[in-house]
Amino acid sequence: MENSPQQPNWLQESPAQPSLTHRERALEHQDQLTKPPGSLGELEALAVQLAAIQNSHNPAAEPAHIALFAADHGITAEGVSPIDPVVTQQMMTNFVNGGAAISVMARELGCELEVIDVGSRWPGELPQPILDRRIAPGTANMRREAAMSPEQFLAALEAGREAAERAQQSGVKLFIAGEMGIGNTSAAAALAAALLEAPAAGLVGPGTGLQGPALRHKEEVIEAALSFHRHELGSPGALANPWEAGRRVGGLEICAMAGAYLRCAQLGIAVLLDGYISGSAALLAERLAPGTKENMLLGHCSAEPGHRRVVSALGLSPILSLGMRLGEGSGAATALPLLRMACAIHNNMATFAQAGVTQGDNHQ
Ligand SMILES: Cc1cc2ncn([C@H]3O[C@H](COP(=O)(O)O)[C@@H](O)[C@H]3O)c2cc1C
Ligand SMILES: O=C(O)c1cccnc1
Repeated sequence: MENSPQQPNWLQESPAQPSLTHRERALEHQDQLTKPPGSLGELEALAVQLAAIQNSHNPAAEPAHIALFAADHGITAEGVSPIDPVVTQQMMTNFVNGGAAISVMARELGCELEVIDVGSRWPGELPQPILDRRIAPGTANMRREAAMSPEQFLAALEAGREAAERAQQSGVKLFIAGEMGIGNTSAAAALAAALLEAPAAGLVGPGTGLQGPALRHKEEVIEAALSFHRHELGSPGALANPWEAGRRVGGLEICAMAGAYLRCAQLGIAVLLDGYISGSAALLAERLAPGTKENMLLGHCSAEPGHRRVVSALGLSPILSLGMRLGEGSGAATALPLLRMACAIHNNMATFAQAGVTQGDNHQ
């Protein structure tokens, strides 16, 4: 980073790698359970993957924790979202009052939902129980300047680290990050385009619902923002550097999510990814600390078209594909019951020996 502040030590720690031993043992265990081998398909694979990530014989998707990061985006000044940015603040209230989709889902799942403001334009004191980690009243307009200073970028990563550590302290086994921020599909697309060195066209989508000329305008704004930063850096490739991409075209909540993903990977807490914004944050985390992706499962495939590109760059396949495009962590939360089911099966089914059932390959 230009005029970089000192990177804190935690950012230099490597992500923990899934245990090969536990993967092998979990695979062997699955084949001892009273079912034809492989007959529970992806449910088997999910339990095995969690066992490896958690370094455990007993994979667990509970307790799960949802940390929802909120922030505003300077790029909304360019007309990239059909929604008034004040909705970011209004939705924060809705989250804590229990009326938003993710609030209902969290209740249904019996999961804690923590709402963390890392940079909304809320004037004055925040209502309880929103956590106040405000770094700036929204990012700067990335079309004209860097979205964040280097210090703000590090502070956003730090807010994510804190959330991951709070989760660890309360014994969380599975971490979901949600987001709220009008304009954040633009930041997610710009960040993905910068990191993947790809044109904005395939990565910009409708977000909350742009179509036709308005969607083309969004694409042009993001392409112009990318050119501006590449030009400022003096080389087209320099924007693929995650330290530059994150702060120049990212969002405060997106960088906080990346910090949380990174810290979860270091701590061995499994991460369940959500949609496009989450995917873009995951790509940033992976580029900041290669290997972070090994700790991730993907809850769903968003209807936002760029999501597929981002998750295929991470080598992840979705548990669900329901045409959802909300964010907030809603796609991850929807996939959570299946992960719970996968773990319950792995941990509680009888083996052939326990149940006195003849194993297929013993038959002559
Ligand atoms: C009422 C409402 C609730 C939401 N919850 C999540 N989003 C989602 O839409 C926003 C991104 O879309 P864009 O880039 O087009 O502004 C983000 O806040 C995202 O979390 C919402 C959007 C709205 C309008
Ligand atoms: O995929 C997502 O996370 C998404 C898509 C559109 C709007 N907000 C979020």
